Amino acid sequence: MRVPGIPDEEFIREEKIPMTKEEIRVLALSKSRLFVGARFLDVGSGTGSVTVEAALVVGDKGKVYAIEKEDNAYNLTLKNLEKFNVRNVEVIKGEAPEAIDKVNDILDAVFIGGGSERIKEILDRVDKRLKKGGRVVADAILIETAVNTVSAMEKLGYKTEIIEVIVAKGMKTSKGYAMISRNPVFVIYGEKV
Ligand SMILES: C[S@@+](CC[C@H](N)C(=O)[O-])C[C@H]1O[C@@H](n2cnc3c(N)ncnc32)[C@H](O)[C@@H]1O
Repeated sequence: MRVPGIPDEEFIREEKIPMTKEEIRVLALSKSRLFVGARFLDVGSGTGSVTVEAALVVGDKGKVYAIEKEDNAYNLTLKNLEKFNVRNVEVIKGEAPEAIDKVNDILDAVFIGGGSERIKEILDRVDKRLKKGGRVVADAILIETAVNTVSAMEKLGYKTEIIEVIVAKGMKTSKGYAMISRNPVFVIYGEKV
């Protein structure tokens, strides 16, 4: 098992495909309560950074499903899986919530990094595959997305929490480290009770 925290620079990236940043991945995957052997779904895999980190945590006895609707992001996810030599992942090309029906498994945890416009439908569909005690973690930039996500989780009866994460990363200058702020991100998590 490898604990999450691969530096962003180690992933193959494309300018137009946004990535869930390292510190948010660490937090989101920790709040997912992943374990060796777990079944995990990443909705909106983008670069594949969350998918790769989750796959390394769950190991060969576990399984990760990744759903991505855009061709270029789907291909980038595949490239990063190849780069990190990750084999326990099934990448599904399609749009959530419909593509979630292609996941033929019972899940321990889900990360939602894309699909905010249809978050309620996505959560309803995820709920059908999530184990009791399983967790859903979502990140959001917009206040509206965060509110919609937390209220949809509450409607499902989940035990829910929301945090806002503000990270500043040190940049080395000739005089010392200057802290450069990153955009604040909401992280919402819910546990199926
Ligand atoms: C913010 S990026 C996710 C970043 C990703 N977690 C990473 O670390 O690279 C959102 C991604 O979700 C995808 N997406 C958005 N809505 C989606 C949907 N309904 N179904 C599947 N993918 C979706 C987008 O194409 C985009 O690649």
